[in-house]
Amino acid sequence: MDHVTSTQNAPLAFLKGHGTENDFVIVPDPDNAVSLDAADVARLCDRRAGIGGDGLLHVVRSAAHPEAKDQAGDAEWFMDYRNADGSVAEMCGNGIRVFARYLEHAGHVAAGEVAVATRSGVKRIHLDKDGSVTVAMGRAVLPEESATVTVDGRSWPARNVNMGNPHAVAFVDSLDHAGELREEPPYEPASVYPDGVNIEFVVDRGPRHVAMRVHERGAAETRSCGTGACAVAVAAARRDGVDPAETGTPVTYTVDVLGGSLTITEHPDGRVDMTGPAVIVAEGVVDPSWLGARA
Ligand SMILES: N[C@@H](CCC[C@H](N)C(=O)O)C(=O)O
Repeated sequence: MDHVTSTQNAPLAFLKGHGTENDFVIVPDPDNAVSLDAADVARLCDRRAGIGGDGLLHVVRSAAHPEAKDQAGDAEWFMDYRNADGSVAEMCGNGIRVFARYLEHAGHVAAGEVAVATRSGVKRIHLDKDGSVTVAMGRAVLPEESATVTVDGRSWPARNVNMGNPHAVAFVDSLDHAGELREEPPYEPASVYPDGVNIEFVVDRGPRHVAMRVHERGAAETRSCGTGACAVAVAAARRDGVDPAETGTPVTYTVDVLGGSLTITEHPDGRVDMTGPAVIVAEGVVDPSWLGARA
């Protein structure tokens, strides 16, 4: 893919937003006229030389995107999600709340119900008048095969949970045991996660209340991960001997992250709902000479 073609040398409009301090560069591009390659995304997400973000939300009409046009159903918009290193991800839980907030901010949708297409299917979102956003995240998949995660000589078994994207959930005694998380913690066998993994470290805070830190695939440590919080809540419920499919009763966990708190409910039919904030903080225009200056 050519970098930033089509609208080359035209100003690139962007916004900046976050959900529980998982922050994103938002690039509105309804007609899919802007081709952002991995290097462009990494440059825009660079916290020192660029705008800065844990990821980028490329906002495209589903009909205009080849990955969405035949499978978006009633979802008019497609979240083309990229990690800060430019890699593509299937889904982003905090990102989709911010994506929906952007659609409202731009006047594309009103508060209420919104459908957004993602690489992990169409997600239904409720923008509440109180400022919170609830996303029907779909069902968690818990593959049998799991990995062991190691940091600074300590190892933990990690629960394998797929929320559309892959997660390894390790219950630890202290969040400090996750170390600095500058590098991805090693895990084995690597074959469990052929496409890489997001790794969550979890401690208990109280009944159905946990706290986590995360090393995100493609972004290093972030201050929150929405899909990760869902994976953590489901893993914590199973660890606690709770399965809504057996009890017939929904179970709700509060998951504290470094940037706030998310509420996760698992229903008896396996559906997982996530509620949290989503904020637009700025908007502007990228200097075309800066974007075009890449070697
Ligand atoms: N921060 C996100 C997850 C973003 C994608 C992830 N890094 C991956 O590669 O799967 C979230 O809030 O879910």
